[in-house]
Amino acid sequence: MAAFEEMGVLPEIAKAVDDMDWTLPTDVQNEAIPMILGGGDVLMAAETGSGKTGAFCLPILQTVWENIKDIESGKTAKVNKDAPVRWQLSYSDRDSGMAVTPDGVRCQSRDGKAWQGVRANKGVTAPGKYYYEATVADEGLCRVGYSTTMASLDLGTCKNGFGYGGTGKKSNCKQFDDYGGSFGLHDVIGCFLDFDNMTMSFSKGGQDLGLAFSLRSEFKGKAFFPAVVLKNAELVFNFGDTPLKFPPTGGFVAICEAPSNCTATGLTKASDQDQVLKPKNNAPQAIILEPSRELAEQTLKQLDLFGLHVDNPKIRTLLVVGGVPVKEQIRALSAGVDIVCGTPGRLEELINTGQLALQSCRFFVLDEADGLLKAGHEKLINSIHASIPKLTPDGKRLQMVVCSATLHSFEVKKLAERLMHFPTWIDLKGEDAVPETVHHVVLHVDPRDDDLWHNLRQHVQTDGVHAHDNVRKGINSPETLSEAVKMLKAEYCLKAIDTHNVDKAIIFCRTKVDCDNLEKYFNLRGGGARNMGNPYSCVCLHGDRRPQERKGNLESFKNDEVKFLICTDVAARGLDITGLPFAINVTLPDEKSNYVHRIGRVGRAERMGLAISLVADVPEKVWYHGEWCKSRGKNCNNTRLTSEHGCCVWYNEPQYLADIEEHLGVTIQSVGRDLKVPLNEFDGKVVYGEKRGNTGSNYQTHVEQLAPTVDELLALERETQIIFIKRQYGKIYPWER
Ligand SMILES: Nc1ncnc2c1ncn2[C@@H]1O[C@H](COP(=O)(O)OP(=O)(O)OP(=O)(O)O)[C@@H](O)[C@H]1O
Repeated sequence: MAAFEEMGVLPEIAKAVDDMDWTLPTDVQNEAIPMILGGGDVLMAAETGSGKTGAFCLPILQTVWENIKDIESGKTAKVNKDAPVRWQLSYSDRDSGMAVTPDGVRCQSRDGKAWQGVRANKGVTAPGKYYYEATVADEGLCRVGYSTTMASLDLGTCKNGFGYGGTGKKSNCKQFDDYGGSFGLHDVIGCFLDFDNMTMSFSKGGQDLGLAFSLRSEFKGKAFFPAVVLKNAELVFNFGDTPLKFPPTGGFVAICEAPSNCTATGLTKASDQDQVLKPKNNAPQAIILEPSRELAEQTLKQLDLFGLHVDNPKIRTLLVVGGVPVKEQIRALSAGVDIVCGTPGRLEELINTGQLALQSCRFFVLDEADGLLKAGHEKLINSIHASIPKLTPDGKRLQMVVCSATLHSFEVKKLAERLMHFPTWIDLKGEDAVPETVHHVVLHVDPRDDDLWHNLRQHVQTDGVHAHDNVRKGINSPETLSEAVKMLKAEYCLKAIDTHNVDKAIIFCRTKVDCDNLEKYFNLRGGGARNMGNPYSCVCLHGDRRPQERKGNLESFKNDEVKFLICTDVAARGLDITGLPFAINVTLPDEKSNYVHRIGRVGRAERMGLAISLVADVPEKVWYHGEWCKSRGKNCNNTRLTSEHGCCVWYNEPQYLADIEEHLGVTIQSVGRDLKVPLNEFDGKVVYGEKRGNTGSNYQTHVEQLAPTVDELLALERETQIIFIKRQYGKIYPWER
């Protein structure tokens, strides 16, 4: 049996994996796939290129497919529509963050901030005395009692709701008064409604707690429904269908025994359960949130590849990203979608307009989670999470998967604590790390040492921050040196390409304008963009390029139609370009985790890669357009410093380098201007872009290294045999003496 099948992966998916030539799962897949298939929440903190995408796509695809099959085959509980409607919690009359199990007697909310409420599907009217029980199944905050259908689901906060809370307070109309003492895990709360005396009272563990509320005359003839509101808690109800723990006395009967003329129907219909079990067309079972369009496309492609042989039904996936007409996405949603993979903006739009429903979602994935948080999407993540029921209609818990090569931030840990359910960390290194397959070096750029920039016949167009400065050789002012750094970096970039015969590389610049300028310069030096033999053929990928252009550019780079992809950090994370051998950082990222992601575009799937970072030894003045910049950088020419209400800062690259080194706990090897990567460091036997091979010369040193250990083992074996012979035959041989 193939390795993936041994982990419980469907044969159809294992076949697709086989088609991709994946013979063995990677370490992170080995751990994550069974865990996700088993229903767990997972935080994956493995290195770049270690196969995290497959580690979550594969089990999610499988679970979603199995769930659809279960519904189709009737394995998941179905409602008999002709049966009398029994007492249970409502699927309709509840807050979206409140989950109700298929049997309708257990409810749960994992929202730790907002109260989430639910009412029963039926209520009672006068006359009579009624009783039901609620048992606390998981610690948290709760209030339980009765309300009319006019009441807020936040029980006890309006005039129509009456509750008794775990903190020992009764409440109606937001009036909280001491009552009955606190209660918690495993406590059974009895809820009494007496229409004869128009009163409500409660018991705890069978002990009557006395009168809680006298109902005002306005409630005469009104129907009251069992109701509860929770904050990160779980309760189980017994309306009397099963034996009550503390059967009531004094004329009270279990509420399910109320005669039909005293029974009111709530907002639940008998068909509700059916509707919820079978996801609505626009209610996907999984939502995968990605930080960039390209990454969302890539993940979706991976899902579709895994699903190639999965039929009856085919899993319907949808890409939800901006920059393309929303109509098509809406059409696809109404036709039916099982898994959605998208970026924050468009997802939010579709959720807010009700085009995308969250009620059937059972997987919520945050890929590149730290990147999503840094980009300011925490509010959206929280609101999507709050809107997804935490228990699916068939009783399965919402599963969250959070992953990145750089997950070790305080913000991620806080998010996990808040949103995830006892998550398992799959953290093979325990810290942000660079894979062994990535060789990364620094080339220092110092215009004081290298006067190449003095006499350049052609040079890169710089970003214009020194347009109003007096910069010229001979004046070693900070501005002149900064301008020189910009020129030198473009030259060093070309030199790195020539020295290492680079025929494919991803090149990171700090700004969009830097990308555009470098693209122009590459084409200038390479004989023009249309020159078929251009040794520096390139395309750009950054936020100012139209979505179609971005897509086309990435494709032409992947398909080897051009050699270089010049991009901002929009391409730093996740992009998977098979066998990419080289990466160049024209400028270090100011966000240190992005260094790991940028250089992680090479050295993936066990292939070797080299990343060269150009680091200026002198300060470089650069653009920094904050919120204060009205045009957000477009045609901005405010070259004053931010401290003077401008849009520029002095970039201190040695400091950024020190921060990155401290973060990774390594000193990054420096190379000289000849750009030769030291052989002793990387043993000179790797071919960048290729898998590490065995080397004959190494074999010889290997034998030499092992020889003393082999001798020692030989001596030990000899000794053991002698002891054995002595014991066996009691003889002493000459060689022993
Ligand atoms: N089991 C496997 N066997 C062979 N190749 C694999 C396996 N799993 C993944 N890969 C390949 O490894 C490459 C990297 O995988 P993936 O993009 O999932 O990495 P990642 O961990 O998400 O990286 P990043 O942190 O950069 O996003 C891909 O080309 C993928 O096809």
